[in-house]
Amino acid sequence: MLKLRDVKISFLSSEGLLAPVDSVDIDLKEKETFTIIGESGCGKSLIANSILGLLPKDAEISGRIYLEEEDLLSLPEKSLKKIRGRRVGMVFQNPSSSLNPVFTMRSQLAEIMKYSGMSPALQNMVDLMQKVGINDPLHRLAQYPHQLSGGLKQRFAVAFGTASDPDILIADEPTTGLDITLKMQLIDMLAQLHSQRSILLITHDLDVAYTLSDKIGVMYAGEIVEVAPVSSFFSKPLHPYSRKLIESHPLREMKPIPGNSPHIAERPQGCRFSSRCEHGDLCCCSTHPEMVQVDEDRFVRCLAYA
Ligand SMILES: Nc1ncnc2c1ncn2[C@@H]1O[C@H](COP(=O)(O)OP(=O)(O)OP(=O)(O)O)[C@@H](O)[C@H]1O
Ligand code: NI
Repeated sequence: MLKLRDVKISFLSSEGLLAPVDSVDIDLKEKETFTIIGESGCGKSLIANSILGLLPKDAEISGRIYLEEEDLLSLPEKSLKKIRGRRVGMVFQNPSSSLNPVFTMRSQLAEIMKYSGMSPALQNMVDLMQKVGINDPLHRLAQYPHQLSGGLKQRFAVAFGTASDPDILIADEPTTGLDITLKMQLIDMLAQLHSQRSILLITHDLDVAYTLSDKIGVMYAGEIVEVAPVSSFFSKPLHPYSRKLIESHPLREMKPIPGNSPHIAERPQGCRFSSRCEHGDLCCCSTHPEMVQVDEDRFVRCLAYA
């Protein structure tokens, strides 16, 4: 349904051309939830934003992003606009920054519905509010963003992303900043959406990933290092980084991963995780591992499996 092939995103900086996202391949199938997990700064949001052509202006992108047979990277802005919201919806990482402070929620939602080719009739809005669990919709629609709690803003963000009933939803950290009750409610809501459409979910919350995903893609320093179905991933993670990520969970050993991920300008020539990996040998520092298939639907980028 949605296929990313060899996607590379780079920026020109004083240190030269830096690529926070490097040769990323992702396959999102119909009615499947594919979740990207990984530390802050590994490139998750850049990937999410690249799909709908919403990268910063100074970003360069190469590779191919197929929606069905169409390569979105080769489409003019006019055609992308038709896809945005209608076929692919987006829930942005920071709802406050994507809401306009001077308009009521109703006028912002109306704008999005019109843009997506839907009638902004009040009843349609109220139905949508119900789907995302916003109580007292007439009151909430009349409010401005600053009058809403974080949880409500997050719900509105999901309402905006799903207003036109898109086939694909991209949700970037939809549960960040929510308390545990709201987080559980949002997870329930996403789980309901999940049965009807494909979701590309981005989170660094392993509980969210475990609950909602069909497949997990682990990112480290701009690369996907493991792809696996959710159950086999959590029962038997293959990449040393995945194992450490799971061990760092509070309900497991709560062991933080020692060290930091390498700065973009100082990535090692070999495996990018080599400096933090206790299993690495000399080869790991000099040979960059390719993604290898180790089982029908399991892929890992580690020389131990090459
Ligand atoms: N406009 C930009 N100019 C230059 N570099 C950028 C720009 N935007 C992002 N980057 C670089 O890309 C890296 C990845 O950013 P991205 O927002 O995709 O990370 P992330 O994985 O979503 O992190 P988080 O979990 O904190 O949201 C950042 O560490 C930053 O160095
Ligand atoms: Ni992000």
